[in-house]
Amino acid sequence: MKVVEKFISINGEGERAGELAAFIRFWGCNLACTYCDTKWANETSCPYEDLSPKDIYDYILSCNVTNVTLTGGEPLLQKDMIKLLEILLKDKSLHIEIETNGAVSIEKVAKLRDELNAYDNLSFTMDYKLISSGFEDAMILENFDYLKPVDIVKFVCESTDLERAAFVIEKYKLTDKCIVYLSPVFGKIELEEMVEFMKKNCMNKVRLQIQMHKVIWEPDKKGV
Ligand SMILES: C[S@@+](CC[C@H](N)C(=O)[O-])C[C@H]1O[C@@H](n2cnc3c(N)ncnc32)[C@H](O)[C@@H]1O
Ligand SMILES: Nc1nc2[nH]cc(C(=O)O)c2c(=O)[nH]1
Ligand code: SF4
Ligand SMILES: [Mg+2]
Repeated sequence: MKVVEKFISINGEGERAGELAAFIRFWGCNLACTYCDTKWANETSCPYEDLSPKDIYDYILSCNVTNVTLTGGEPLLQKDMIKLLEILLKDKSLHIEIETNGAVSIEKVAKLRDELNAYDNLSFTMDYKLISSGFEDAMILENFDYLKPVDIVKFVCESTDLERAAFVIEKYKLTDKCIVYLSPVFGKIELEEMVEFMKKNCMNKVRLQIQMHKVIWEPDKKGV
C-alpha cells in the first residue's frame, strides 16, 4: 500500500477530535479539489513507502494509541484496503476512522463492517463535495445508503456552498441517518457567517467543526 506519511497526533477533526490517533496517509486521489490541503500527497512525484497491511498494523501497534485515521489522498483507492481492515478489525482495542471523499464506493467496506458487526470499531467520515470543490458531479449518492449513526457526512464550505449544503442535508434527511458536520474551507469563510447561516436555517442536529490541528500548528505543516 502506498503510504506518504504516518505519524501520531491529536485528531484535529471528527468525532474523536482532540484524542490521540495514529495517522496513515495514502498516496493519490481520484479528485483534485480546489481547496485540497494535501495536494502534495496526490502528485505523481510524491515519494511513498510501499507497506503491506501487516507492516501498517505493526506500525500502529508501535504507536501505542487506540485511534487510527486512514486518510490521504483517497484511502479507499488502495487495492489492499479490505485486507488491511480485516487485520485491524480483528484487534478490538482499535477504533478506525476512514476519511473518504464521497466519490469512491464505500459499499465493500460497509459490508465488511456489517459482517463483523464492527460499528464500534470503524466509522466513515465522508465528504459531500460542494460546488466550490469543483467535484460535486463525482458524488456517489448510493454511499448515503450505507451510512450508520456512527458515521459522519462532512460539508466543507465556502460562502457560496452554504445553501447547497443545507439543501442536500434536507433532501437526503442526513441528520436522521448519521452525524452531519459543516466545516469551513480553511481561511475562506468567516465562522460567524456559518453560525448565522445555521441559525437562519434552523439547522438542528448539524455541527460546526473546525480543523483543530490548523489552530495548533502552522496550517500547512505536514506530519501533525
Ligand atoms: C485531505 S482529505 C483526505 C480524505 C479524502 N480524500 C476526503 O477528501 O475526504 C481530508 C479532509 O480534509 C478536508 N480538507 C481538505 N482541504 C481542506 C481545506 N482547505 N479546508 C478544510 N478542509 C479541508 C477534506 O474535505 C476532507 O474532509
Ligand atoms: N491532526 C490531524 N487530524 C486530522 N484529521 C483528519 C486529517 C486528515 O488529513 O484527513 C488530519 C490531519 O491531517 N491532522
Ligand atoms: S478528495 Fe480529499 S485528497 Fe482528494 S483532492 Fe479532494 S480533499 Fe484532496
Ligand atoms: Mg488534513
